[in-house]
Amino acid sequence: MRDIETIMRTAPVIPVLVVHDVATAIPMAEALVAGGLPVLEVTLRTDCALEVIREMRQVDGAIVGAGTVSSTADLDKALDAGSEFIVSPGLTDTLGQAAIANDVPFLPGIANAGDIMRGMELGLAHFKFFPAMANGGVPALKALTGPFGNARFCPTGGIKPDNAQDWLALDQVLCVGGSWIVPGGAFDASVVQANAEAAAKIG
Ligand SMILES: O=C(O)C(=O)C[C@H](O)[C@H](O)COP(=O)(O)O
Repeated sequence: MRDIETIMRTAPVIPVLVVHDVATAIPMAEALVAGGLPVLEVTLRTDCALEVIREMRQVDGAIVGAGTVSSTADLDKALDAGSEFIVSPGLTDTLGQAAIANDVPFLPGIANAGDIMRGMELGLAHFKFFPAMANGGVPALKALTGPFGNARFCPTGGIKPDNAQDWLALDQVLCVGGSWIVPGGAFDASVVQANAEAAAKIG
């Protein structure tokens, strides 16, 4: 199994996916992998998300994780569906301990110094800075990296093609997450692949 640092270093952008139609899962994953973004975060925001994870796992080259994992019940379901990594919007001791006990790469959301300290107490060093823009943007994360030089981050929330580079310029930022790669509305594989190709070149 890959560790979370390896997953974060695979591509500059992790597409955050909200998939409403299982039929689009395989062509969406294929378009993203072909575009150079193989690490896929499938949010548990839709009823079919677990089925989407199962489908996407069949795509060669895809590294498929679950996002919006906010309880141990979510974690169990996500692992059962074959998730290769877990992303949560925030960090609780209970969820952190369960992810560690399951030995699954885990990227919990943090928003402040106390969150990072709680994560470090659990032995974690890789975090999603969420919601990145609303939380103060690049200056806020830059300020947090001072006291926590060993922590590594994936900022997510409000990141777009025109500001992704600013985040990736920080040494402690290994990748960013964003939903812009797969726009809402009807799925169009050529649009998704073109967005992925552009995003894969950032950084
Ligand atoms: O669902 C989750 O688990 C989340 O944590 C939220 C997502 O990461 C953000 O909604 C992505 O942000 P945007 O790129 O601004 O759309």
